[in-house]
Amino acid sequence: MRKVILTTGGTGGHIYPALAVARELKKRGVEPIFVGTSHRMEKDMIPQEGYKFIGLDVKPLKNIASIFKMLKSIIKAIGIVRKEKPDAILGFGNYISVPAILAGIILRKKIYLQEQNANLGFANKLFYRLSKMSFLAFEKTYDDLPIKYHKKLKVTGNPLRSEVYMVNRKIERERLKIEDDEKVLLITGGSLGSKSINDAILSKWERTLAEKKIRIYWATGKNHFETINQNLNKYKPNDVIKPYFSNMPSIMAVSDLVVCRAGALTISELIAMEKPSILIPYQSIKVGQYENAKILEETGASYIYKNSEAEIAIERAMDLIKDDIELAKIRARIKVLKKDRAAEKIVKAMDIWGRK
Ligand SMILES: CC(=O)N[C@H]1[C@@H](OP(=O)(O)OP(=O)(O)OC[C@H]2O[C@@H](n3ccc(=O)[nH]c3=O)[C@H](O)[C@@H]2O)O[C@H](CO)[C@@H](O)[C@@H]1O
Repeated sequence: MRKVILTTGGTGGHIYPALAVARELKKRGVEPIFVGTSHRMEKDMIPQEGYKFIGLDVKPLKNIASIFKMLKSIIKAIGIVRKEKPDAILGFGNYISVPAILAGIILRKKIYLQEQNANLGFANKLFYRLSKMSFLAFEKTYDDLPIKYHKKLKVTGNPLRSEVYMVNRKIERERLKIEDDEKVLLITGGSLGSKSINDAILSKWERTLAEKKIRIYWATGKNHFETINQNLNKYKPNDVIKPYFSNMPSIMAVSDLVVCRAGALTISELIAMEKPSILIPYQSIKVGQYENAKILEETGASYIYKNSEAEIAIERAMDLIKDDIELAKIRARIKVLKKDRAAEKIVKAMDIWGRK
């Protein structure tokens, strides 16, 4: 049986695209094997989906102890690649992917990379020269790399959960008992939640309570939920506040507007589901969310606010969600960014299909 090692982890934004590719590989008779860390969300999410998962004890490189762990993980990864004999290794970026990709390079395996963001992240920057192909979510990433490497790049879009393409807004609205004249505002800070966005909603909570025809779905992030729950004493009966929505595609489908960070997967889901948004990118140059947000803003499909303007962003959301004409214009503009069947394009482009 053909095998592909998928190396990923850390946040939903890195794990969901790998799961989408795994599903496509399995459909075509290829066994996906995951390599991640033994202490972040992939250790639960991936086995729950029924895939083989190997966790390494790898941490971000900050001190001597973490360098030592990285070296040990590289040695362990060499052992894994030797034993599993994969036909290829596909990395989804960040420090977690480094040991398995390096092991693959040492053992002369076919290396592929997937970049979720508008800018190439540091791990993918380390390895793109040695990979057979890097699969990009956005055309913008070409700007990061010298022209002589452009033949090693392929824009596919981000591989998304199949539910994103399958959910039907009308059916989901009926299932969630949303009235015809009720608007739905989704608030999400990405897979880990966002303190800045949460604080802004809390300080504008009275305003949201006054908006009887706006139903709020608010994913606070697991670490922030308890404190928020203790601070809220009044709710509108239909508002739904949870640490995490595991049915995010359904919630996004019923939404009229989304207030969120600009993680690459959320951006790709907004595009796929044609959703207007107000973006408050996470302000770290390393993470590069501002560049992701600009792709939507430049298409006229979103408005960007800084962390320090998060309360203004919430006020704006309360007005924009009632402006049906502007929302319709945004939904029309966003269509040009759509890219379908990314997982299928990636799997077909991998050089694993020859005779064994
Ligand atoms: C802080 C940080 O390092 N963030 C990075 C992380 O994003 P992070 O994982 O935070 O965010 P993304 O927007 O990329 O992905 C979040 C994923 O989780 C899902 N979701 C989220 C909340 C929820 O309640 N339920 C749910 O299912 C979303 O639908 C989406 O599929 O990886 C992304 C992809 O490399 C980067 O662009 C982000 O900059």
